[in-house]
This record gives sequence, structure tokens and C-alpha cells, in this order.
Amino acid sequence: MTDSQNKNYIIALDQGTTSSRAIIFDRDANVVCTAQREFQQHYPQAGWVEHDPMEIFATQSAVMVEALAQAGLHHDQVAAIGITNQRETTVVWDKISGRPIYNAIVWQCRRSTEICEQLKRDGHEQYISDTTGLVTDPYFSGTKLKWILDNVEGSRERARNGELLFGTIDSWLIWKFTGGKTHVTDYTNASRTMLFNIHTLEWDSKMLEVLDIPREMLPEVKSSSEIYGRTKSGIAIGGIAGDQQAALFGQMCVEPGQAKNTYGTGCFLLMNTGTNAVKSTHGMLTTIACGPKGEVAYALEGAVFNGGSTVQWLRDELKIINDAHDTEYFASKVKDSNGVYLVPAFTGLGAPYWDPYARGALFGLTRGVRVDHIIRAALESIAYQTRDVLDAMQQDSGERLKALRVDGGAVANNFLMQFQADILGTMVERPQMRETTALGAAYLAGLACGFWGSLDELRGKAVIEREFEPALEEACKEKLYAGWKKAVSRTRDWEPHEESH
Ligand SMILES: Nc1ncnc2c1ncn2[C@@H]1O[C@H](COP(=O)(O)OP(=O)(O)O)[C@@H](O)[C@H]1O
Ligand SMILES: O=P(O)(O)OC[C@H](O)CO
Repeated sequence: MTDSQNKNYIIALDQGTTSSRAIIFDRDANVVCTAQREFQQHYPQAGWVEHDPMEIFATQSAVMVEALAQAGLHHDQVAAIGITNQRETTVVWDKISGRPIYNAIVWQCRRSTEICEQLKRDGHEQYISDTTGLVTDPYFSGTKLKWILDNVEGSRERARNGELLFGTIDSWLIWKFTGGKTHVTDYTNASRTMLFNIHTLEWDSKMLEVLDIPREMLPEVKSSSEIYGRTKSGIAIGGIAGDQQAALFGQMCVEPGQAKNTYGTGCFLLMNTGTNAVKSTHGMLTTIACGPKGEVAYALEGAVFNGGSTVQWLRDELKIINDAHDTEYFASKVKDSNGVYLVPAFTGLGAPYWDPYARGALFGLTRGVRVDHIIRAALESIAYQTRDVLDAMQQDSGERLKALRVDGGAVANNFLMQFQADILGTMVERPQMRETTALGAAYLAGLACGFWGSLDELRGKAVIEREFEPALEEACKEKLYAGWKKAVSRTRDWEPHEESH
């Protein structure tokens, strides 16, 4: 048996907002083994979110070792690693010591709101939208990176001298896994930085100048499916994609018009638009995704900041549930939310509102409201936010979705999926294979090293486990949704502007 025949597995490393996971796939793209570790969230101020990059690397390395050990595999048996990651989260590290100079500033963090306001005052909003496909919001890496360079003493100078490197989580992990040899990212992650021209596929000189970012610290940008380097143990790293683009690929939405919604910490609805970089007039982002071979394709994206995190808030802060799974039981105990709306604008509102000043609120409280109603309202808020996004995206794309493909941790919740179908008036399709993010990264890595010849070999994998049919009558659906829109309008522009930075 030759060496390559002996390599019968691909490992996907899925570095998410709340946990690091490693998933091993066999040649039939079946999951052989999964290992997962949660890591600490840091909230140093209201609206700020940080991670420790060393903890991210430590948990990600640990789960890879754990998964291999559980499966009884040696690293020699792995053909390649695919990396997929929470996007936008920004790390700056010292090239020599290999240590970050500041905690990672997480995609949800609002600390660069004032930098965005300045960009708007200076008239850069249109340029940012035309060039990077993004809205001027603290969500993206560019203003987070500027914040670090402005606030960590001497860092801009050190970056100019080539002593510091910048990366999103994919770059950070690859740099660490290759022992400091490889400093790369891929087009999908680069397209989330606000520093990258999505049309010419290059770092954008004007954005670097406007944000005063030294070019020396940027990673080389590569395709999503190629061999970038090897881990210290010799495994090829062959795929990189931001987690939402990886999920789109894993759901095989590689042709124009195909879309998926992922329900994780946030909710991310992406629609592939092929070679056409569609410009939104309804608050969607234009972003880079992957075509059938992992090549550059464009997508429209609606990003909702707080989806499953709303359920975590019920569990960790309010402590009214023990486990995310219990929400289904409590929400189903009551016939409706009793007029309660929860708007989880904990870190402002993303698409289609883009309001960093919005803050969360509960509306419609009366004396008869019980915890069950609040739990139900929390789940309903996830579905309402998805409706906001889908309505906007359908107006931009001119396409009406026949069915919404879903994935992510929260799709296990049958109540949520049914309410989603009801409030959209559209069928919701839940796949049998829920690990679509990891699967997408595995496919990209497997295609790069010839483990799989083409996606066509794997089409049979896209099996629907359950369809949720809309069952709510039109008038009722629209009345509920009108209540949601009213609630959202009351949360807008809540935080005073001068206190947001
Ligand atoms: N049964 C459930 N009902 C509702 N929400 C759930 C359920 N299971 C998990 N979640 C939520 O889904 C999220 C985890 O999904 P995952 O896709 O792993 O997220 P991420 O990649 O963002 O870390 C958590 O925010 C959790 O609260
Ligand atoms: O870690 P997730 O799955 O919540 O995804 C985070 C997104 O990539 C942020 O843009």
C-alpha cells in the first residue's frame, strides 16, 4: 500500500466563537470522531468582547490530538487538515516570541464604533461599500486592527519594522501550527477585513492608508483550496474558509441562487451569486465565497450578531435554563409568547439595520408573563431576525427561495425550526449531516490534495433529515412580525454615541 492510499482521513478544525472543534472525516465524508472544547469569553467593558489567542490555539491543538486518539489514528493517516474559523476576529502577534500583543478582538466587539463614525464623517462609507462589499461597522477586522495599533504603545512602529503580524483566526492558527513558517489567509477571510478589494482580489492601498495599517503585517492571500504548509508533525494544511463560507460549501450551495442559514452564536444567511458581485441596497454584505472547486465566487450575506448567544444568555446570565436544549420544551409549553418580544441587540444590531448603538430589550411585559414566555420570545427572536434578513436579501437578489437550508447548533431545536418556517412562510430543510461548516473545510482540504476528485463525488451526502412546512395563517404571521418590527424600532439608537468608544 502506498503512503497516499494509507491516508484515509481528513481533519477539519472548526474554530468557532464559543468552542474549538476537531472533526475527522473518512473517504465517504462520514464523521469518524469529534472533539470539542469551550474557551473563555472576556467582556472587559459593556459591548466589548475578547478571546485569548493562546487559549484558542491551545484548545484547537488539544481537540486535534484528542480526536486522533479517540479514533485510534496516527497523524500519518491524515491526508490533510482543513481550517474554518470565526471570521473578522483580529489578532496581532510578535513574530519572534510568537505571542499576541493584545487579546483577540472578537467580531461581536463594538469598541471601534467611534473609528467607524470617523470614517463616515470623512466620507469613506461609499468607497468602503464599493471596494470591500462591507458596511462601515465595527464588526469587521480593519477598525479593530486600527484600535490595537492606536492603543498598544509602540505597536504601529513595530508593525512597520516587520516585527508584528496581523491575522484573522485562520492565519493565527496556521502560523502557530506551522511553527511560524506560514503567514497566509484565504479570500473568504480577507473579504471580511475591510482592507481587501473584493473585485481586484488585493489588499486595498487606500483602506490601508485611511486606517494607517502597515502593509508589512498583512498575510499573503490565497485560494480556499490549496496546500499552504505543513504542521510540525507533517500533516498538509489544504483548506481555509471563514466558517459561514465553509458552511455554504459544505451545504453544496456552489451555484448562483443557492443559500443557507447557519444558527450558531450569530445567524448568517448566505446566498451564492456566482461570478456576480451583487451590490446590496438593503443592508446585505457582498462577500467572497467558494465556487465548485473552491475558487472565488461571490455571495450576498445577512449577518445577525446574536442568535444562539441569546439562548446562552438565558442559561449563563439569567440562569432560567440549565441547557440550551431545554428551551424547546419550555417554549412548547405555552401557546404563544403572550405578547412578549425579546430583541437581543446585546452588541448592537447587524443586518439589515447596522446599528451599533441599539441595545437589547424585552417588550410587552404584563402581569401574566412567565419565564416560559420569555424563553419562547428568545427563540422567536432568532427566527424574526432571519426573516428580516431573508426579506432584504430577496429584494436584493430578485430570487424567491423555495426552501431555506439550515445548519448550526441551534437547528436541533424543533420548535425554533417550525417557528422559522411559520414566520417566513417558506419551507425549512434540515440536513442529516449537521457538521456542514467542518464538512466544507474538509471538502476544501480534500479537493486540494486529491483525496476527493470533485464535489460531484459527494453530492449524495446532501440528504434532508426533516422538512418544516409553514403552518401559520398569513394574517397571524404578519401580525406577529409587525410586533417584532415595532419592538426593534424601540431598541434603535439607544446607547449614547459619546459613550460607545
Ligand atoms: N437545542 C438548542 N436550542 C437552541 N439553541 C441551541 C440549541 N443547541 C445549541 N444552541 C445554541 O447554538 C449555539 C452553538 O452552536 P454552534 O454552531 O456550535 O455555534 P458557534 O460555532 O457559534 O460556537 C449556542 O449559542 C447555543 O446556545
Ligand atoms: O463562530 P460562529 O459560528 O458564531 O461564526 C462567527 C462568524 O464567522 C462571525 O462572522
